[in-house]
Amino acid sequence: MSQFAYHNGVLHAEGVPLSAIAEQFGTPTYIYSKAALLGNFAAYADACRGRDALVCYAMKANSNLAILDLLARQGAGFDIVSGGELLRVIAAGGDPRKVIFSGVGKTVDEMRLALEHDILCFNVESIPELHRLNDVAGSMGKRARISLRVNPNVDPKTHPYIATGLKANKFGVAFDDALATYRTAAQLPHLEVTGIDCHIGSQLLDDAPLLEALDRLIELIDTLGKEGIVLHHLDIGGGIGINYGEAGEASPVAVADYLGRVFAKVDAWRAARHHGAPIKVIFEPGRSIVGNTGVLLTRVEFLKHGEEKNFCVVDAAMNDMMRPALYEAWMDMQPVAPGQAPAQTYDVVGPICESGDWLARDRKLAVQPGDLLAMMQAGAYGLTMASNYNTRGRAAEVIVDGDVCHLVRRRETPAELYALESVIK
Ligand SMILES: Cc1ncc(COP(=O)(O)O)c(C=O)c1O
Ligand SMILES: N[C@@H](CCCC[NH3+])C(=O)O
Repeated sequence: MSQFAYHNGVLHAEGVPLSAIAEQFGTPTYIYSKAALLGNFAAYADACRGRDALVCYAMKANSNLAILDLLARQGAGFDIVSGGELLRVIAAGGDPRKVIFSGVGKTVDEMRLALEHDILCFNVESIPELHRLNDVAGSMGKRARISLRVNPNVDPKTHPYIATGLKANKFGVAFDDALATYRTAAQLPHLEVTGIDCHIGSQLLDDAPLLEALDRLIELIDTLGKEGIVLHHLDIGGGIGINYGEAGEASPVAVADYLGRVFAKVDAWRAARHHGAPIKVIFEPGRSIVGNTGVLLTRVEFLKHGEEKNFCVVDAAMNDMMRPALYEAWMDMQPVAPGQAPAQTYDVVGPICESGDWLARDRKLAVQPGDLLAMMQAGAYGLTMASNYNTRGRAAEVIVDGDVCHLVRRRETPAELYALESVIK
């Protein structure tokens, strides 16, 4: 259930009016609902109850420490893609033994850090990476647990920039090369082959491509088993999408239904063919945990009437939320307190010096300067993809819990943005 709703004509996050948050913390500000976050995680946790399963939240979607802490306390593991993300997990009190490390370019230092903290598994994406990890683990007198990220060549039917499991994508080991790559891995003395992994793409509304990918992984696990390479976990990745509110948009599959179908497939397979060790199922959801838990609150600076278009210039910009600029993503824009101003069609744009700096296009809005707007469903891939372009400090972040609003990241000041730099004497 959405925790963002109008009461007495004002948009609220749980029990707090967004206008009060603007007053106290300024704009632009990301606002998250604790209840929505816990509800989304519970959908995964409930579907996994009684199963050998682990939900590793893909923290690239939103890595605020307070969010990581809340999820860690619910038992979440984490899918990371950098040493920095691992340090965040640790800072937030997460358990490194529930961390899996994805990504095509892990450095020696990142491998060392992850081995020092004894993470659950490295999702290895290439043969050179296998050798590097073997060397690093050997130099530390350790064995690294690994899975191979296999590219099942399944079309996820999503935006090309967020499809990851096709032959043309940089990710994973080609399905046809997987067997040979596993044989190589199994021979490396400082690696322990424990699993298999894939992630075919993001913002998938239908689970059919995910289930097709699962079939391909199962086929490979059987083949490997015949060679004596026994796997202990199967990681199906993330990818379940959310509704962004665009007209005609299809509904995403319900998490409980999707997980139910995954477990049914795994059970049927094990009953029919698999007699080896039990297999743990891992999920790496990002957007479906945080996407609808957050909004980006912004204030209208000016209304500008151009020759062809009307512009609503706000104080948030592409540096705060780059999904529209990067993917032409459609994000819903709602007035915080719908007023009496005449409705007009606007492009909602930021102050950055780029024509690509837009947040919404051709929206009918009844706004005037000083009004507040909320970009809805902005909890995933918002602040984590933000930049300091145009020397703009990153937005503040708050979490609402009932009637209480907690500041969980303060706004960056301009001086902080150049504090790392120096002039040449
Ligand atoms: C390896 C990996 N796992 C998990 C995710 C999370 O994806 P989503 O936010 O679509 O659930 C991503 C991002 O697409 C990813 O690259
Ligand atoms: N950043 C993307 C999702 C990519 C996920 C990373 N593999 C988005 O906002 O939709």
